[in-house]
Amino acid sequence: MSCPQNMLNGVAGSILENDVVDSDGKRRRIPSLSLPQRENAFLIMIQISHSIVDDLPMPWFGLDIGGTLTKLVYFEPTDTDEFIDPETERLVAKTIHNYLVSNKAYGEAGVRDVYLQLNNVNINARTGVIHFIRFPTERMPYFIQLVKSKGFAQMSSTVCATGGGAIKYSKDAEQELGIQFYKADELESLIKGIEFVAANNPDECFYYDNPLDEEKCRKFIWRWSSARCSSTDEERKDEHVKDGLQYPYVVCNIGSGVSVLVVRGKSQFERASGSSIGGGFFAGLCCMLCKCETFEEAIELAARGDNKNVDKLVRDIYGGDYDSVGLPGDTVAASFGKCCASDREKIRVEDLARSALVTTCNNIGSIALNVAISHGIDRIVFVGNFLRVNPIASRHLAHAMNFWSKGTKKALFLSHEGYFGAVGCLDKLVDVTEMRRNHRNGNGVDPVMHKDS
Ligand SMILES: Nc1ncnc2c1ncn2[C@@H]1O[C@H](COP(=O)(O)OP(=O)(O)OP(=O)(O)O)[C@@H](O)[C@H]1O
Ligand SMILES: CC(C)(CO)[C@@H](O)C(=O)NCCC(=O)O
Repeated sequence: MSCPQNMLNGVAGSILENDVVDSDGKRRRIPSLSLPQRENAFLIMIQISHSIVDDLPMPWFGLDIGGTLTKLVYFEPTDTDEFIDPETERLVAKTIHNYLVSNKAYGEAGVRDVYLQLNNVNINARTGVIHFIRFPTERMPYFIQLVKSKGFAQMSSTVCATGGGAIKYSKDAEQELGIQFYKADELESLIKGIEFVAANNPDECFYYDNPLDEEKCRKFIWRWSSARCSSTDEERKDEHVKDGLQYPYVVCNIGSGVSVLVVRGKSQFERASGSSIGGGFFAGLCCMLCKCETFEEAIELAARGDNKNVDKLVRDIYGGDYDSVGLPGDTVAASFGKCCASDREKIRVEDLARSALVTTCNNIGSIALNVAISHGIDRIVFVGNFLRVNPIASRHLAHAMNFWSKGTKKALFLSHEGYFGAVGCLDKLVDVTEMRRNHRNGNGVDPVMHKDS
């Protein structure tokens, strides 16, 4: 929040004199004051805090309700001030802290990805920590009951929501919890989230060198904001670091399904392609063919398998490379092509899982590369929870981009994988604050009454 100027109306002079709110909207603790000054400042701060609460009640949540997984991000303010923040807000923050932040698992299937926690970030003029939590979307009814039973719904809070489920479940949230979502578009949130996290976490982005070589494969940080790799940080430390991200880039989001986007500038993107052969396809095949119960189990199985026992390769057909069209012998010619062979009994479930993984990656890689080539873009950023605990897929995609583009296209990966939509929809907070401010000034609509915007 740039400091809500209208919040300062009437008390602005005193606030600036007392250094309570910076001119750019940053909140600061007041230096020690004499007693009368303190009383004066206290009254002013009560007014400010009420204005802030009135603008956008804490706590702030971002919810991305996807086809398979629901991602929940919780922004926990760390700049709380007993003089500025109302006691109710501090109590709510404490209650949430005691439940969400002190635990790593919730119910049967909720998990907090502690290692992804982002500290010291600024959102809407507040400083705090972003916590990352996920659970299967099929548990949504249970989640709603949990929120109800813990009394979280009664705590006046602001929930920004995106993903198909933000539409699908909005009635349930309203009827069961009395909560209305501030809805945001999933792809717009995805890009906003990527740019926010990449700008706040210098180590967010990485790529692989020699991705398929077990001995030589190395992961390098890609300093996105300065378009350089971490290994050159030292020698280039005196160079001017450019602000923001380097455009254009392609985003390939591998969730249940796949969306491929071309991003040309801030808030300037288009969905160029997509595919139903994504994370849901891989997980579904492994469930049916290999009787896997979980995604993690499917990945572990695939790690021990060999797709060459399942897929028909170019060399199975040609006896070697198909030189005249540039197809190496180890290219998959027909996915699952050996499953009809008379000796198919020797195929193991591990091999089937590996083939499902390779088939999924090949199809996604081909679509993403086509988009990059047809739009003349060199960097392709792969995100989505299909890449969770799945370095085989990332390395396979990295190799495919490099090999099929003859080294001209680079695959990049982001460590917050599937959480960008949930982070990006928090951007709605800024819009809502603005709308509320306008409403209070007598212009525009009340966002509480128009949460579907
Ligand atoms: N713990 C998990 N449980 C289920 N699937 C998982 C898990 N971890 C990773 N995955 C993979 O991630 C995919 C879902 O990814 P993601 O959360 O990015 O998409 P989504 O938002 O659910 O789907 P969409 O965007 O298509 O609506 C699953 O299809 C599966 O391949
Ligand atoms: C439908 C969405 C956008 C939902 O996130 C995603 O699952 C997807 O992009 N699926 C692929 C649809 C297509 O074939 O283009």
